[in-house]
Amino acid sequence: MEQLIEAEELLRGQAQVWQLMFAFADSMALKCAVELRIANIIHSHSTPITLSQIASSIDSPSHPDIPYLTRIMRLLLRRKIFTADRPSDGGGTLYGPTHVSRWLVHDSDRTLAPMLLMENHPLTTNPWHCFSQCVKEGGIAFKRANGSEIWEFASQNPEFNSMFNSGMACTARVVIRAILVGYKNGFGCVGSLVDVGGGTGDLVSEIVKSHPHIKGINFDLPHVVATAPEKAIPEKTGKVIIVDVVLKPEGDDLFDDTGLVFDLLMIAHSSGGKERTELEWKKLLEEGGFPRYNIIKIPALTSIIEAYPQLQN
Ligand SMILES: C[S@@+](CC[C@H](N)C(=O)[O-])C[C@H]1O[C@@H](n2cnc3c(N)ncnc32)[C@H](O)[C@@H]1O
Repeated sequence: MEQLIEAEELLRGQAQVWQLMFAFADSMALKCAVELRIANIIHSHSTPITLSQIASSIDSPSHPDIPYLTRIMRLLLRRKIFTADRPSDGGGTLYGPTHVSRWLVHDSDRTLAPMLLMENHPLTTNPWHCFSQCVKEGGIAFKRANGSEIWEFASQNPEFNSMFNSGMACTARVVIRAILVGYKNGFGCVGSLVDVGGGTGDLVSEIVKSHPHIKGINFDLPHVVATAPEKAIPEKTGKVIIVDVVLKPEGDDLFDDTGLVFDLLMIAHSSGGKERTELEWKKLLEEGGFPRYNIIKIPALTSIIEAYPQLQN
């Protein structure tokens, strides 16, 4: 009996390794769907559509390869990205939208399509191949893979810069909704707001739109924005508002798993960046002269951390 259980467990272990080994295949199938704008095509119809309708709407110089498309759609159906209706009259499968595919529609307010294309680009996936070297010898994964650190690389590669900024801007637009819902009262006492590393400024501009009393400043590198004003926090009323992941390595909330992946993303792309547990945030804030903080959960991957400076006597 024990031997049978052991054999069963081993088989499960093997199946899990196969799944993990090819976890990237999900990303690549999604990337294909986003590049072909399949979610746009399906969402532009009021009822589910056939594969040939999808194929005929794909922007391609030649007729799309139907067997390839069928196989890619088959995996996406299994991952529940789209729905499939199989008509009883024996007609072809009809493909419909889901709440997942909504996030893959280009040019929509709620889209992760530009982020997906950015995170799956070889320039951003190559550094992930350098992790073992980084463990053994340290260093910056992005630099090992691409020759320079990410911000320098972006400043010299307009195409990468634009792809990166579009990815960031679409996530900022998603996060801002969660911030405006979950942090309604947090901006009342804020007179001016500086978004440090604010990318193309989408976040601060949305906050200012819904809180017109705030003077908003977007602070980023010259190739991302043209101005770089100074940051100052009034001692009594000022606060730093951090929108970032608070890691819960054992947590089972909706985004806890992705939080850990984001920490590895920091190894892959940043130069020393990391995601932090609450304890690590506390330590960092204390060292930076912000001994008081609140963590506010919002409906997003990130939380809001309000940090207050040490009051001088
Ligand atoms: C991960 S992106 C985040 C963008 C934006 N906050 C968002 O969430 O969409 C980090 C940003 O920090 C900017 N950045 C990096 N180093 C910086 C520096 N020394 N001064 C100002 N901005 C910097 C980058 O150009 C980039 O736009």
